[in-house]
Amino acid sequence: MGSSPVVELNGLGRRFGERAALEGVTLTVPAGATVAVLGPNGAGKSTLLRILAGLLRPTEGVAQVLGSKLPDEGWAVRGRVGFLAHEPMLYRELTARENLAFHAGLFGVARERVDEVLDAVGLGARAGDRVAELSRGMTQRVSVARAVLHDPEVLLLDEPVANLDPGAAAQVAPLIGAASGRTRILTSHDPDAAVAEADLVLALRDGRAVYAGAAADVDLAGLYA
Ligand SMILES: Nc1ncnc2c1ncn2[C@@H]1O[C@H](COP(=O)(O)OP(=O)(O)OP(=O)(O)O)[C@@H](O)[C@H]1O
Repeated sequence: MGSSPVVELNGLGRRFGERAALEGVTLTVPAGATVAVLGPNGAGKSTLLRILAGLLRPTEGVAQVLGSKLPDEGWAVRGRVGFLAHEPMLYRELTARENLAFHAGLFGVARERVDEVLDAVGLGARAGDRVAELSRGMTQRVSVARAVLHDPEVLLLDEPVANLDPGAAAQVAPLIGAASGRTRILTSHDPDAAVAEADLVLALRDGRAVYAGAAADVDLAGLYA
């Protein structure tokens, strides 16, 4: 892989009918970098992550992850990307362990890894509970476990610490934090905290990038006004 970029966006856009949810976004993300995607409600953050996860087709421009063009070549990188979505993407009637076992099967991951990851997010004791019976923070922990189950190189994190208490946030940090060594694209509604842990910032407003560059130089004044 060398020093080739992990994520490359070039003039990326997505329309829903007349509405441009994302327009003309260009960004290059090197291996190991953290990108904070910021912007007010409806700015296009989740749309971008869903495109990068291969779940949504761009209507203009190019999105490449690990050298594969999305979504057409997404099959080649699916096992190398982890997605922590805004919605849990879990089967509520299955237990935490059953949910992860299902994904382990999809990704060709050893079954032992399921309990290892549930322990790592502090849910070992509740692994046999149905997701429907878990609190929101516990459900978020299962989602974190699911996102890192296959030890992905790239993490797409939509508000990763939403619903997590400070202890839980600290507990999942080795898995999804900067120390995980993974290339991370994260959204947040806590801009100061996100900028502090980011190398790059992509600030969106009405689907357009109003800033795309070094986190150290970002000025968020007016972004949420
Ligand atoms: N499936 C869809 N159909 C129609 N419009 C959509 C769809 N998904 C998103 N949009 C629109 O695209 C725009 C961007 O939405 P998106 O969810 O990406 O914003 P966001 O920045 O993640 O917002 P939030 O901070 O509220 O989560 C919004 O105007 C939204 O209504």
